[in-house]
Amino acid sequence: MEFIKLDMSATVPFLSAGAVEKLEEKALAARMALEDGTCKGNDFIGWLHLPTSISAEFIAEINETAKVLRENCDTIVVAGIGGSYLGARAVIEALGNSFAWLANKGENPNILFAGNNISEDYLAEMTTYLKGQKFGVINISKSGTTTETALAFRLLKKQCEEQRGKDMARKVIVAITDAKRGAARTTADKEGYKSFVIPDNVGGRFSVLTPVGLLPIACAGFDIAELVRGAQDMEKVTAHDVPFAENIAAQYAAVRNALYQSGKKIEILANYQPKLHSMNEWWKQLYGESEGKGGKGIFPAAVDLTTDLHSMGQWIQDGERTIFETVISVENAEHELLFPHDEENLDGLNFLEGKRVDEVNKMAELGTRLAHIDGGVPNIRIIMPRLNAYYVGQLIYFFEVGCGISGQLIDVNPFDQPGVEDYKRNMFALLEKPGYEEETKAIKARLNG
Ligand SMILES: O=P(O)(O)OC[C@H]1O[C@](O)(CO)[C@@H](O)[C@@H]1O
Repeated sequence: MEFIKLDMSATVPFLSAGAVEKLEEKALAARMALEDGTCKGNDFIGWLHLPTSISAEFIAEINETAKVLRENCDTIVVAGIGGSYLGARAVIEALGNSFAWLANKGENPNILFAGNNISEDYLAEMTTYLKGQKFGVINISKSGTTTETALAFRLLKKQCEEQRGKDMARKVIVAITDAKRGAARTTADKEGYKSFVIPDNVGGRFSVLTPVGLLPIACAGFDIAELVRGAQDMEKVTAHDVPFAENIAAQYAAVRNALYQSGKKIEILANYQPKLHSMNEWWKQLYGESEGKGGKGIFPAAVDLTTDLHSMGQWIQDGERTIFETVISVENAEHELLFPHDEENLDGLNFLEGKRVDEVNKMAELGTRLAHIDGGVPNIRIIMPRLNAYYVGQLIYFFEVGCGISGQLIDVNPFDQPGVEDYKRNMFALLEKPGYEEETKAIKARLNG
């Protein structure tokens, strides 16, 4: 069994002696507080033992539901926002063929995402596209009341029923929501949709290994048992009784906090595989919503490399020295493509002839790492043997535990998100939602000076 590895050696020159060691005890205590449920936000730590609690029967039930959707749909729209879509998107893109949506030969349905914005153009273009499609919908919302998702679902439900008939719509609409509360639950029960429950004690951004992520991933044709197996194995090697020297989640939490305390306020997650773009987005929510509160928190930023070396590279190399970089480094490519010979050699690249493209990518990665270190950017490497379901499962769980520990080191409750309510309050007041009369009056007065 191989594991993803953590290389923190290129943070050492940037930290005072013993800075990480000083946090070792605290990181292990934070890991223990997750275990014994004494941490802040302890009513939301159901994700901690989630992987090892997933049974073969549960995976079979998800695969069975996915089969119904796959057999009856050429397109599946996943309606959800934040933790109710980012994890599924991250895994589907990481494991998929970058051009599957263009070359689709009908083996797998196309997976589209909605309910993550309120753009009229986006929704109009999507509903127009869906007119020709045998589509189904997975409606995902823990609260069951999120405006973006509810709005998209109302449109999609109506279109699906009109296009495919009520009976078929009932077959190809699935709800993933709270067991009892919220409009998504009420609708699912009333219409008789197949539904899955998001456990009360698992917050949205930690929910990718619940049906929230597993069902869309299975619908896309990927092996969720392997994904879960990877997470289960990572659960074991990041457990509360694993010593610091072997516990990469505790190490990651400690080193990023040591860097934060030394003035590095921004963490840039970088990848050298465009397929990991949405993994960056998932990670940004995980760490941003968990740690950014009370005037504190490492700002999670992300880049795709080498792409963004030609846009953000200058800043990273030479801008304000308040950043550190965490690179997801994939050791082995899934395909083999050799650099071809060119008789004329007009581009002068014959010196690369016969080399694998991945070797060139690796040299770009190493060269960039050294340049950034020379430029004053501490570097953490997360090394994945390959980009497959098993290691993606490991990566997800590694980041989740790292986050649960790290938030405690920053001394915030990593499992709430009170700040996201403020925009909603203003939006509802501006839209004159019933029940918001006072807020509407106040916001209008404010806008009218
Ligand atoms: O699943 P829900 O309840 O629709 O919430 C979606 C997202 O919105 C938030 O609650 C923030 O408003 C996130 O924490 C969550 O992932």
